[in-house]
Amino acid sequence: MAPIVTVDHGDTGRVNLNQVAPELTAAANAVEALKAVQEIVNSFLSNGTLLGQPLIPTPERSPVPKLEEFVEGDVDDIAEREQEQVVTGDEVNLAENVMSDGDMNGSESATAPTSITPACHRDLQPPTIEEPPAADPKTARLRQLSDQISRNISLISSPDTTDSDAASLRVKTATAAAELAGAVRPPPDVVMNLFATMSVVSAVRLFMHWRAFEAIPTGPGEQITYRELAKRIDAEEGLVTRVGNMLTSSSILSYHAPISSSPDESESPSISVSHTPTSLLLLPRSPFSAMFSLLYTNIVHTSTILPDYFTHYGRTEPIGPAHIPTSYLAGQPELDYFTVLRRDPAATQNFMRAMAVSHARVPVVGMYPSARVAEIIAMAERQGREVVWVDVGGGAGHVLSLWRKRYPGLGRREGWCVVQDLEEVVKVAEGKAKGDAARDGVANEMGLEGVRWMSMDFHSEPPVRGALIYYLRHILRDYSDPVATTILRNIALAMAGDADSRVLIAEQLNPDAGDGPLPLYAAFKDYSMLSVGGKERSREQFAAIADAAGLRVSGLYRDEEGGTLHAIVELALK
Ligand SMILES: C[S@@+](CC[C@H](N)C(=O)[O-])C[C@H]1O[C@@H](n2cnc3c(N)ncnc32)[C@H](O)[C@@H]1O
Repeated sequence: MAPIVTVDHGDTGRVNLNQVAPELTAAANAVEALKAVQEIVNSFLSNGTLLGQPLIPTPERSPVPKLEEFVEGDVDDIAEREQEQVVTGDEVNLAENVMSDGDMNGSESATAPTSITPACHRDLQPPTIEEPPAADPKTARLRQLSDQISRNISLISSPDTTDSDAASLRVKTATAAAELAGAVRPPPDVVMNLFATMSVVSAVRLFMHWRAFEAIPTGPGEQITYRELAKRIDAEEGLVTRVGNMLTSSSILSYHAPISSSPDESESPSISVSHTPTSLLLLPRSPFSAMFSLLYTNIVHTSTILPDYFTHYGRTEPIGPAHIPTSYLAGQPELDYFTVLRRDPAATQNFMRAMAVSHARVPVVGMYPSARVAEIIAMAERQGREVVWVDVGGGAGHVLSLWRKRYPGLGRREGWCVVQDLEEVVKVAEGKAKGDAARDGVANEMGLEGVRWMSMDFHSEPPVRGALIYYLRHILRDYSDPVATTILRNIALAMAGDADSRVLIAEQLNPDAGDGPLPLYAAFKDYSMLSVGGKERSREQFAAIADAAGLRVSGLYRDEEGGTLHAIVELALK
């Protein structure tokens, strides 16, 4: 599939990853894929069946003929004629119907007469025009998804759609297409897809390890033959071609047909490949390549010890912080995730780079109502508060900076905003913020002037007392229920007796138990947290840990605009 987003490589010919706009390129590619899905779906809707039912009943196919209604021949004849239809492609492909039946063997639909009327029968009966029967819920859902995808694709390409609306529409379209593809894909294909996905992951891993992505030129229109690529990474051409095939077939790299390179044709022609917007995201400096390495360890590598881990500890959710799958994998089960990580400087650096992916893809401000923030600032002023907003586990203050830029009133008084984190993190962050401010005013650019930096360990002590907001972004998801409850209990201690004080938890919000299956992306995020002893939670699950910590859910603010599962869960004292 040709990339539909062009990348400006700049004068130096080096890729500027900031210009690659990760979500846009990925989403744009998804839209291309969706167009293909759309065609398949349209053809299913007009020709095919699902679960033995025609998706769009036509006068020719409905009503379903009874066996005894056939005027000529016996069942074998009919079966033979149906077979002929498959072979000749006569109007309806029965093989397709068998595959879409939800039955791995397809045995029932292969032998029993289906809703498809043989040609001989159609010839004898004039078509009757009937009202199409009401669609069953599954078919209705497919139509709804298909309509939604068509509508979104038109809107995305409309000149009236803003960039941010288009980005959000792409996310929604990709989610709908994934659900649709999951419902129409024949079961054997679903399983085959798993095999293919495993192989793609393995091939990406090899290309990253061999630094093969870096060896492919990134200039506009530039390609490289597998022969030349093999030379650059000191490998055999045949091997590189086979690994590369996984990447071109999955549209991660672009394929270019071989052309003879030597005039005397002494060398056989070699296939060429070039970068796509997706493969550019796998170059070493990209946060996505860092995230790939991180998840390769946490999901793929860890999966090799998971059976053993659960045999050893029992088949229960890891409690942590220690004795979690990743520390078990590292051979240091008595340590927690971050301690294991800190012992490996390269892995720590990789982790920090990877975090940029979640920062870029997850909304920060916008979900919590501006009127609420204005009310908090006014209340702080009225009540003469010394502390207003505490970012618990706030790292370098990068998230607080976004809030302060959107709501400058939060920085009206010195010390109103506090960042608390582990001592070593605070030292570096505070030093950097103050050093930058003294040197070139960068702290002003980040909007962090007047911020108080305080060290703490949220597992064992409360944050600073007296704040109106205790903000925890991407903290509780790192921990099991008992550990997360302890963190909240410590915060409740700091809020004691303060009816105006609130906790804001900014995280993924899974649908509640009765709301259907988790979207795949949300499920994967939760599953990936299992290896570090953490979890993503639903409203019910947040309410349960809040309750255990002496708090209650006082508000829920979803990412309506972006359409992601992210939300802010607001808690107050019970
Ligand atoms: C996943 S990061 C989230 C950072 C930030 N809130 C964000 O959304 O980008 C977790 C943060 O918690 C901090 N942290 C980890 N253990 C901690 C502890 N015991 N006490 C305080 N902070 C801790 C880490 O240093 C890190 O800054």
